[in-house]
Amino acid sequence: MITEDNQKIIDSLIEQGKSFAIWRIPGEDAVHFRMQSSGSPCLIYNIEDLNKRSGFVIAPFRVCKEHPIVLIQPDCFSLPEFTEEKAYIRKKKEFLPEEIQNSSEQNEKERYAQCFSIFSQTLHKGDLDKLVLSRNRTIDKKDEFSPGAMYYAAVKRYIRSYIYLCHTPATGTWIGSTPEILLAGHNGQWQTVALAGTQPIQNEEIPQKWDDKNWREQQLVAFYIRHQLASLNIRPHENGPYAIRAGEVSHLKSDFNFSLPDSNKLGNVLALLHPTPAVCGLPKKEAYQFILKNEGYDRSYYSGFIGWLEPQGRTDLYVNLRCMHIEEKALTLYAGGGLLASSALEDEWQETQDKMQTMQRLLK
Ligand SMILES: C=C(O[C@@H]1C=C(C(=O)O)C=C[C@H]1O)C(=O)O
Repeated sequence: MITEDNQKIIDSLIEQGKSFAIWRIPGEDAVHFRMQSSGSPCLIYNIEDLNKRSGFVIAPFRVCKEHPIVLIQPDCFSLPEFTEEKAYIRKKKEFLPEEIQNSSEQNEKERYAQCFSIFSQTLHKGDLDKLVLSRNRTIDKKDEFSPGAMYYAAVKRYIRSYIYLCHTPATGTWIGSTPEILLAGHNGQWQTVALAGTQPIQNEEIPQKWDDKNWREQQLVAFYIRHQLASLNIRPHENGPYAIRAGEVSHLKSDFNFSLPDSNKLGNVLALLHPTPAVCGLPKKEAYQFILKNEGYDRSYYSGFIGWLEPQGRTDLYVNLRCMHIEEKALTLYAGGGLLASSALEDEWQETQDKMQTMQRLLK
């Protein structure tokens, strides 16, 4: 089936409020599609309750009443056929006027600088080793915007990242291009990664020199993963760190491979890993509370995790980064970066700009 028809089908499924996900795994050509056409997706309020569950998971940074973990339990495994009749729904629907708070870059930067200063003070006091500061940006959605077209543009452009688009009534529509595995595996062999440290791609090359701040940021994530896995008596095989490309930025990455004695407890493993210091900080609990109190906005499903969960089959769960929330009239982009006491405001601001471009450049 040609991509253009698929784009229209995806757009029309969103218009119809269906619960579905479409995704592409890095390095693979196959596009996976799953839809739940009967009943509603399951809402879950504890990560551990994902034990023994299968389906497409959309988990927020902070699980709460407004942002539950949503599990799509599919009964449809391929994209429905395109019909003009379905596409027509899009034109017929009337939209209610809605106030969109488009923030100017100047305002965004001022807000970011205020948070940066609060985060930095805490890091300088030595209360915390690392904190991830993030922000969002809301822009107008043009009438001709097609989520389906954007999904295929991301698939084409970002071959090394996990590309997804999902919609449920509980989460709305999300799209993203993330380089970061949270937990993946099959046949008893599992993988997670420590991904941190960021530099722009330079003349199409992955940078070879990384400063101490970037190394340390990544080492803190690797330390945390080793520690969390050790608490489950897991001694992983570790490979890295090495530099990788993700769109127009690059990161330092270590792979952790391990076997799991009981794949019926993936919820417990996920609760132990999420949120890693790649999106939160160290020590974990203190950093998490600090972010909730001081970041000044709701991360919603950004920096949560998304993907296919199947304990007895194949699981591919990714950290929800370089993502965008699609609403009736507005698009909201998200990006963040790890701060240490040595971080500089301008560098960190620019890093969030570069990461946000992953999705934003596809809008042009
Ligand atoms: C937080 C984000 O990315 C994470 C933070 C990184 C960093 O601080 O250098 C690098 C990769 C990701 O683990 C994001 O993309 O929003």
